[in-house]
Amino acid sequence: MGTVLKNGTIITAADCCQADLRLEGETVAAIGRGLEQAGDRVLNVDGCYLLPGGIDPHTHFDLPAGEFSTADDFASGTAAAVVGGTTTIIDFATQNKGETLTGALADWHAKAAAKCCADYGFHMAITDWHPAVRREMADMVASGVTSFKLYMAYKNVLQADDSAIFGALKRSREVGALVSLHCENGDVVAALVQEALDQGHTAPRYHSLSRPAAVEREAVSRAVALAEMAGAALYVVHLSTGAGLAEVAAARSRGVEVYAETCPQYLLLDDSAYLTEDFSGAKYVMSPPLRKREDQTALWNGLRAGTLDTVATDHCSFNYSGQKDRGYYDFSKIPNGAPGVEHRMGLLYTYGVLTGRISLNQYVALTSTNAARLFGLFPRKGTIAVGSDADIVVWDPQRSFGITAAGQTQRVDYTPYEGIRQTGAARHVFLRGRQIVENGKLAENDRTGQFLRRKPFWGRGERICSQ
Ligand SMILES: NC(=O)NCCC(=O)O
Ligand SMILES: [Zn+2]
Ligand SMILES: [Zn+2]
Repeated sequence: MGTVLKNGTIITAADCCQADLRLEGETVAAIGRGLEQAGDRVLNVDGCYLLPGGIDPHTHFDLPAGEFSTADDFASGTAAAVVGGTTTIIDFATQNKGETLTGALADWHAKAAAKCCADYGFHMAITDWHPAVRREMADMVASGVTSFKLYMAYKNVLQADDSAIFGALKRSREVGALVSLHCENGDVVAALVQEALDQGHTAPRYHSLSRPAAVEREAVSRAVALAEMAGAALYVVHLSTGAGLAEVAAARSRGVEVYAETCPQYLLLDDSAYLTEDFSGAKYVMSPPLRKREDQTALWNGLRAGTLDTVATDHCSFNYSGQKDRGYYDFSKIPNGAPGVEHRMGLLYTYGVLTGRISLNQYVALTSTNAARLFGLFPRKGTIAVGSDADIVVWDPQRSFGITAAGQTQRVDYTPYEGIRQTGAARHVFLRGRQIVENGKLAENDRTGQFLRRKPFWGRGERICSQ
């Protein structure tokens, strides 16, 4: 017994075709016409697109931040993801200082097990580099964790120095992994934060002012140079500036294997959000901060040109009340991050596809296929093909609504996109053949998301073809 999705338009990164889909068990069984078999459930999806389930390769669920953790855990975060059309997330397991990578991975498995509505994988964030960690990188890859992240920012907390980054990049080549970097010069940020506080500046806008665009540009340039010297590939997370993007483009033209991600907040919101008299700018305190309109234009151009490979969210939610307000008297104590996993697919569709900035095929590439290729999930995930996981989003291009905190599934008391209109939304969502969203509503208590052991990354041989 299977499910036939009839009369939809299938969109992949490469194609667009009108055909039916038959899902059987956990995979796509057939694509074509006249696919029904006795006992099949037939769903008419006339007027809808059939998209491969979205992949958000950058979330932080259940992330500890001092005396509390992020507002969303794996249960609420993945519920929000699937409602928005994202069926796979890759979260950051994070090593504490003095901890092994194996220990950190076990912690993150415990946080996620039996709670997830979406399938999930982990990157491993290295915060304490030493020879044993170098050895353990191979164990991570053997456990299906085939990507690592190091932070060039968050001095004295998460920040890695250049020798650690260089060491991890070199090791990534040996073990078959991709290293991603948070590119901000943490030393300069720390100095500028201190300078602001010394002058008595405590408001949220000083978060943004202490992280000028050059902080990102310098770090991207250094990251690229380190990757070049290590002979390794590199993935730049949450790129926010035109200047940073220019560094990526220049590196690529020199032949460096560098990939880059941006997020909806950097495409759609700008630093005027910090200019409020009240404390509400804290809702947008994230690192890197929101930028200028010119940066948005550059990033959209980068998406269209293929210089940017993925659109992730960096979903890292803190309630405005009770969490963000810990920094009411000192912007440097505002927990960094913002929610977004629920709205990524809708925002990129509305402001990317419907405005003509990117094609439907590019939309699929940026929200699903490229992440699947880079992070060892393709072709199981990231496309619609016979034998691929039946992670299918029935996308209704007509549904339109204003995004509100009150109407969201994310378990956080605000959204940075309050009042912004979304046109196009997930009507039905299938995860490995099971319907988990029906008419926009989450199937209650369906927590069948599985851990994904991802394939190693060997670089250019598997290079994505951006559209
Ligand atoms: N982005 C942010 O402000 N918080 C989450 C951690 C990170 O990715 O830097
Ligand atoms: Zn980061
Ligand atoms: Zn992040």
